[in-house]
Formats: sequence, structure tokens, C-alpha cells
Amino acid sequence: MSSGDKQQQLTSVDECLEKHLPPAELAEVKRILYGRDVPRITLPQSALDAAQEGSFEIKAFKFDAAKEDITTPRVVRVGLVQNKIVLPTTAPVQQQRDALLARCATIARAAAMAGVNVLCLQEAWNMPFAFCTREKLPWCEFAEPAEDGPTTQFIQKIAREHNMVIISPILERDTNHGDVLWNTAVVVSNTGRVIGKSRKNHIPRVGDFNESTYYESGNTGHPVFSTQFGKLAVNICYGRHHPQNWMMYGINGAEIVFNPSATLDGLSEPLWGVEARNAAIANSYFTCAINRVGTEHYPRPFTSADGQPAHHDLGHFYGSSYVTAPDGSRTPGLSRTSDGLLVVEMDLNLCRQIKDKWGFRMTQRLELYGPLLSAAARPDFKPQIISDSFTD
Ligand SMILES: NC(=O)NCCC(=O)O
Repeated sequence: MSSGDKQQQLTSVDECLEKHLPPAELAEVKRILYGRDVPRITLPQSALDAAQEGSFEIKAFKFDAAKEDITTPRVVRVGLVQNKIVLPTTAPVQQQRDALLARCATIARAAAMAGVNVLCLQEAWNMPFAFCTREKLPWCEFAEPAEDGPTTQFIQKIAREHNMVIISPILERDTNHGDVLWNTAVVVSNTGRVIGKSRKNHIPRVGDFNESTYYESGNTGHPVFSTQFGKLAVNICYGRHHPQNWMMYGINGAEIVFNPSATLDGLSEPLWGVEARNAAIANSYFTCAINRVGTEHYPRPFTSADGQPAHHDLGHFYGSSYVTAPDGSRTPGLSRTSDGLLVVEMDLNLCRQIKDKWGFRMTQRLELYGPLLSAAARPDFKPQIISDSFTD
């Protein structure tokens, strides 16, 4: 039985703690686990009604910064979307994609009612996460040009309509370079203009994540998109395991780094609450970790050369999307099992205030790391090891 077939998935770690701990202990456990209290914010009734009608969870929290004399608060609201696929993987490709686009439009409408300025969707949001199969058809048919494919045109329309920056991670087909595929986040301005794109830098080769069959490691570097609502960057899924990847977005000035993902309870769940949170602390920026939900079944069985019998699904995508502030405090996660929208208000002044407090950027030694990293990348590299002559 794969984890995706479990009869009863735990809905939420946070709800579990709330259910079983007395209030005083709960407050102390939350302080120790999550840092300072991150208060909930009240959303307009229209947003709550839209979530109920659309059968998705909606939660909203707020990170304050200290008031300053000269600098005015730079308050923005981000929205993180996690969702299941809508139609079975056996439905015609266009119908599967259109159903996901419609789902996104419903959730984006609620996000607009909740005052969201920047909305980020999950990795490869307009398709099932079919790379496990290693089959080229029909899955490569979901690929489309980042600049003007049907999904981007759709996102441009809703970005304009709701005055919202939207980050849309898709399977890109690069028609200017021999039709090759990439795993790409398209960043669309609130004006509807495509600002640019950021490709996934690190491609997994673990378990059923057979993505290297489809696309190469990204070649767009670590771009930061300067928008009306802050400086944004996108570190796609497996890139969150690489602290240096996170660091580069910080070096380029990111204030919010999104981590749209697709990952499984049997693989990464104990790491999930650690990696994006640590990146926020180490780089004095906000991180937004987003994971899809549900179990996706494929018509033909696949294996991944790991001794497991052939199977039809990867397991359970556990959702649990959350946001961390530069001081390390974090929101509770969305559900492990259902579609959801996490709305988080943040004052971007907190990034600079935490840099001033902890001094991580000031004490960072790029001039030490740079030469060693360059040397380590050369074939003639010799590690700096000083041996005890008795044990050598
Ligand atoms: N989509 C993706 O890169 N998944 C890899 C698994 C993980 O990083 O947890």
C-alpha cells in the first residue's frame, strides 16, 4: 500500500496540537516551535463565502514590523495556493488543463476579495505531476511557451482583472531554442505584463521524481523581480534543499522568495518545516513554501529502479503550505489533505530590521566563500584538510 492509499490521512499537525494540548501548554509549545505569535487576520465575508462555496480552506495571518520614524510601513499581502488535480489523469489533456485553470480562477477570485497583492501557484500547477512515469506522451503536451502560451495568457487576464502579481510555475516549451522543456515559473505583473521567468535550478533524481527525463537544470540564474509589491524570487521545489541556491536570491536583493513544490509524505515531510524556514532566517527575507495535495493515479504502472514493485501513484502530496518571516516566526500550515489559500500580510521593513538586529548579511563572508567555491568547482581541486600526522 502506498502512503497515498492510507485510509485516513492526518489533516493538520497544527489542528492536532490544538485539539490535544491545554491552552497554556499550547501557547508555550507554539512559541517554542513557531516563534512569536503570528496573529490571524479577519477576512471579508465574501472571501470566506467564496472559499466555502469553492470547497477550499482559507486562512489568514499577519507579520508586523516595528514602526519607524522616517520609513513608512511596506505592507503587502501574499496568497499561496495549494490544490489537487481536478480531473483524472486519463481525461483529455486540454480538459485536464482547462479544469485546473478554472479552479485557479475560483481561488484567485477569493484571493482578490482577501486583498492579496501577490499570488503564487504550486509547481507545474496546470498539470498532474506526471514526471514519475517517464512517458513522453501525453504529458509533454502540457508544455507551453512561458511568454505567450495559453496558461500565461489566462494568468495575464486574471492578474489584470484583480490587480495582482501572479507567479505561475509551468512546464515550459522553449520554442526559440529547439522546443526544449524547462520547469519554469512565469512572473506576471499586476498590469498583466510578463515581467520574466525563473527556471528550476536543481532537478531531483530521488524516488519517483524522474524529472531529469524531461528537462535540464535551469539557466536563468537567480533573478529577482522588482514589482509594485516588493522584490520577489522563485526557488522551485528541489532547490530548497540547497542553501546556496536560497542565498543567491538574497544576494540579488529578494524580499520574498516563493518555493512552489510538489513533494510527498513518504519522502520529505520531516524536512518541509525546516528548509524554507531556515532560508528565511539565514537570508533575512520572507519565504513562502507551497506544496500540492492529493494522490494522482496514472493509467500505466511505473518503477523507479528502487526495488519497489511497479505502482500507479507516487503517494500522498501533503500540502502544508506556510510562510516564514525573516525573524524565523512562521504561520501554521494549510491542511495536509485539502485545497487551500493561505493569505499572509507582511511588512517588508521587517527584512531590513532583522538584518540590523542579527547582522547575518553584515557578518556573511562572501569574499571567503567565493574563491573556495570557484576552486571546488575545478577538476584540480584539493580540499583544505590538515591531517594529524599520527593518524594520517
Ligand atoms: N518536484 C520536486 O522537485 N520534488 C522533489 C522532491 C523534493 O524535493 O521533496
